[in-house]
Amino acid sequence: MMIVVKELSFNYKQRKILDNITFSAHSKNLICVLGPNGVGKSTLFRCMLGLTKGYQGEILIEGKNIKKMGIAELAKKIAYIPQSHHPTFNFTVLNTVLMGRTIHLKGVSNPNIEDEKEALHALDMLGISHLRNRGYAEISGGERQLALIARAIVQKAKILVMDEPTANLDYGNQIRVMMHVKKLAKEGYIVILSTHNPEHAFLYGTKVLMMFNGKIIQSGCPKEIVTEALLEQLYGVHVKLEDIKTEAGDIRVIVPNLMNRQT
Ligand SMILES: Nc1ncnc2c1ncn2[C@@H]1O[C@H](COP(=O)(O)OP(=O)(O)OP(=O)(O)O)[C@@H](O)[C@H]1O
Repeated sequence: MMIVVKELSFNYKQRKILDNITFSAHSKNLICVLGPNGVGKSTLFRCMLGLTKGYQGEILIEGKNIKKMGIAELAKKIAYIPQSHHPTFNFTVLNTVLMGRTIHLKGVSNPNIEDEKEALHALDMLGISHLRNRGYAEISGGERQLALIARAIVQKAKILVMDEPTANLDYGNQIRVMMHVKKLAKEGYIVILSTHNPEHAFLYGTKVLMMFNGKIIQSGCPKEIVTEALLEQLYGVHVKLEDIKTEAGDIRVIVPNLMNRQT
């Protein structure tokens, strides 16, 4: 599986939002998209998901332009995982996950036993099968995020796009969700996510895209690309990068300079 974004530019009215974005992602890549508020991360994702169409450039999945794909064909290749939100309807967790099967159903038929098996398997993969009969509105934000990931898994898309998957989650759930996401990438998915925590790139990313003023100003291996100077350029604060020795190897952390007036 491979997705290529080629010379993508997009304007809202006269305002340039995305400016000549080019990158590619392969199976097992976990790409962290970093950049300050309003830089165009969600707009980039909307283009990749076929929701925003008036862009210049091309988005190719396995060599095929997504503009030539129907909704169901595209949804079988790329899935969007929103931030966990408080839902309007209190469907069970299992039924929420089954909604990911919609594009695979024939006509107006209901999900069958095979669809249910897929959904239970996805819940199991994410360690939340015990929640299957609970109301989706009655589980925690972290559990909801995992259920939304399960919904994308049963959609059978191998490219997962996540807009700030850890926003609204407590510290423990942030780590739990990200560990599951990392595992999915290891299993062969392409995961492309935006995050406001640049440490996520060091902890979980195989690749980082750093966006500024609608452009990708740097991309590549997080430890090689994410520098103190670039973080200062993106976020306007002074930070220090430190390597900490752990049993899992050296982990790079970001320490803000609290003596700095900008911080
Ligand atoms: N429907 C719209 N009409 C006009 N401008 C828009 C619209 N949606 C977004 N924008 C503008 O496009 C720019 C990029 O927005 P986008 O949501 O892609 O940024 P982002 O990087 O995802 O931001 P954040 O990190 O705050 O979520 C912003 O300046 C925003 O105001």
